[in-house]
Amino acid sequence: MTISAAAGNAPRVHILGAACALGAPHAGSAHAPSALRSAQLMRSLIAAGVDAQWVDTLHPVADTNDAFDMRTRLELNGAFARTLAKAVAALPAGVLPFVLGGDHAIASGTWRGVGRRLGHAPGLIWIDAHLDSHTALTTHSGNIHGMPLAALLGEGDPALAAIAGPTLDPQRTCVIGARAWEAEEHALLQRLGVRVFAMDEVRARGLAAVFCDALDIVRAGAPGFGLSLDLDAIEPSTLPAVTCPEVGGIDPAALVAALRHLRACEDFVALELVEYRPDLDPEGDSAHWIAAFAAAALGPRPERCKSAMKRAPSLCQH
Ligand SMILES: NC(=[NH2+])NCCC[C@H](N)C(=O)O
Repeated sequence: MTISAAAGNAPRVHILGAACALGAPHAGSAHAPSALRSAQLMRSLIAAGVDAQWVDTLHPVADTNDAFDMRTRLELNGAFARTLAKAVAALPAGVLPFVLGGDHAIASGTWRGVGRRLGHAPGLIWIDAHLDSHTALTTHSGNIHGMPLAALLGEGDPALAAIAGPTLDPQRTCVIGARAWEAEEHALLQRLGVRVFAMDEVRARGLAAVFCDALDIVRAGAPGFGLSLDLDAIEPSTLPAVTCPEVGGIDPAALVAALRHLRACEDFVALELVEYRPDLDPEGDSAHWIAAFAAAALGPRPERCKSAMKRAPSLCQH
């Protein structure tokens, strides 16, 4: 389906569905791409003036992680991530990939693919209730969706960590909204020097100020950054349809406001959104927020921002 709005200078957004929940303890998020495609997401993107095309939806070879041992889980998730990385890398130059999971394990493919497009590692804002920075040796749950950030940073089993493409630079990587982690993954990010804006700090300073700092981190040093949004970062009383809800999350309206600043960033190169569970969203309330996040981030760049607003100054007045 190609959707063309009278989009003026809108970026051309290419949507890739990643219908894989092999990293999660529940298969529900595998159905997110098909549910969102037929829900209000595409209509909201049109209304926001986004020139978007749904390119493809990728499926894994297996559709359950039941009864697989760790080696098999790593190989199956790694195989899917490799396919996804290749698909992202193969999108035409100049388009903005929007990858819709699936669970967060898919990220180990998405951002290697984005790095292959750029020719170097992208900066990355990782919005999440969790740190997703375990390896197969430190995981408590055994779930691969608790590992992708470590893998992208080059840590852990090669099935996930050695997917073709540049390894993330910890100095240009940050996490926003974390409030539930195990000691080993926190220690790993500390050792690597990844900045974690935990939920306490978001509450104390406000999301806008934290987001501004995050932009400074990921935009330093090299051109090109992306954003990976795990929906469990949001307060679950307003966005409950996720696999691993954690109380005390980000206010979704504040997130919409922050994401709108991405429109002013010419170096914003890719968006990923993961962990939506349509089976937990009978009224479509969570899907409504997803559409609002996507439209906020991907809407047309304001004319006045063409070159002058490299720093999104309205966000950075703290
Ligand atoms: N993508 C996610 N929802 N990750 C949750 C991870 C939770 C926990 N730290 C684990 O490793 O199992």
